[in-house]
Amino acid sequence: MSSPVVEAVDLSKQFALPDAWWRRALGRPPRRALQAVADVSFSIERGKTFGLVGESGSGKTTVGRLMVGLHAPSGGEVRIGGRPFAPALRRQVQMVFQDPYASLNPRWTVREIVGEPLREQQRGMGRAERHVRVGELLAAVGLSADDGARFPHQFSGGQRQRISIARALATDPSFLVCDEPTSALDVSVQAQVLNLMKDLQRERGVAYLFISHNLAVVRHVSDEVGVMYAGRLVERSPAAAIFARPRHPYTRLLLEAVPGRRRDGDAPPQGEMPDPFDPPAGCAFHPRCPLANERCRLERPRLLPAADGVQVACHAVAEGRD
Ligand SMILES: Nc1ncnc2c1ncn2[C@@H]1O[C@H](COP(=O)(O)OP(=O)(O)OP(=O)(O)O)[C@@H](O)[C@H]1O
Repeated sequence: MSSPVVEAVDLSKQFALPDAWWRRALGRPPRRALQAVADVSFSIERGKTFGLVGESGSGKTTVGRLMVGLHAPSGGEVRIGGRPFAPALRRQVQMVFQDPYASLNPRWTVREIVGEPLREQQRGMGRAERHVRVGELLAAVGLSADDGARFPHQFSGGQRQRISIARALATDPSFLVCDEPTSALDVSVQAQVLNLMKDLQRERGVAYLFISHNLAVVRHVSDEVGVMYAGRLVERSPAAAIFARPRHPYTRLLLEAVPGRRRDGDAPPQGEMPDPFDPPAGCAFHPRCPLANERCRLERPRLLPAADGVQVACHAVAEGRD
């Protein structure tokens, strides 16, 4: 078995907002820090995709930002190629963001945008060599060399996301975080961009962390899936297994919300994510869970191996009463 390109080891992130912010927002001083991510672990091998799903606010983006060094972890660590993350490894990890409008500088040409990571992170590279490389990158994402002289507003949403992908690949990274990369695009364009990303992965062996609230998209691209709830992984599973047989009650709830999956008579998803400043004791999902009992209200379940390479954090599953 090959060793992982990237690992998250017990990653945690707390955000403490300054007192002044709290007084303005709430008219009172802070309670405690917000736990955005807690004890998240996974690893991704070369050419593989780990899909991260969960509702808004579950901590997906924070995990993505931790993985590329945009946040410093409060606990745990990120390892790249077996080594702790350090600035020297920066060019090996890149990120593609959801909104290709906001993430591209409107005053720069496409050539400048795609070449910028090379200017920043490969300082030894000359101008001519950089131009050649940018031309190759544009071709790789299905754009022409002439497009290099144009500006972002001259492109459609899908083309802009191609530009973002070319920029992310400029330094030949081994790991790419893709945070809802197709969510802002028309449905007709989403599949094209996803297929492009899969082709590029196959050619280059890049490992992807693919973040999305859209399970249909995650299913299409992922080898393994992690489901987040209130900052924690509640299920980790090979992609096929999680869709065939979701184990955690929250995963089942998410799947029932996918159009076409809901059976007649199934109740629509109910309830809300807990207040991140004041999460429930025990299992954070217990207030919404049809299987919750006294133990679930008191004791937080750990992520434990179940059958078929699946890991689940659920007392009901562990006790066989699911
Ligand atoms: N820079 C920050 N400062 C303070 N709190 C933050 C910060 N970034 C995220 N949070 C909080 O951390 C929690 C997790 O947010 P995060 O954006 O990671 O969730 P998400 O699952 O990616 O949601 P979405 O799909 O809406 O982006 C939320 O409660 C959010 O308000």
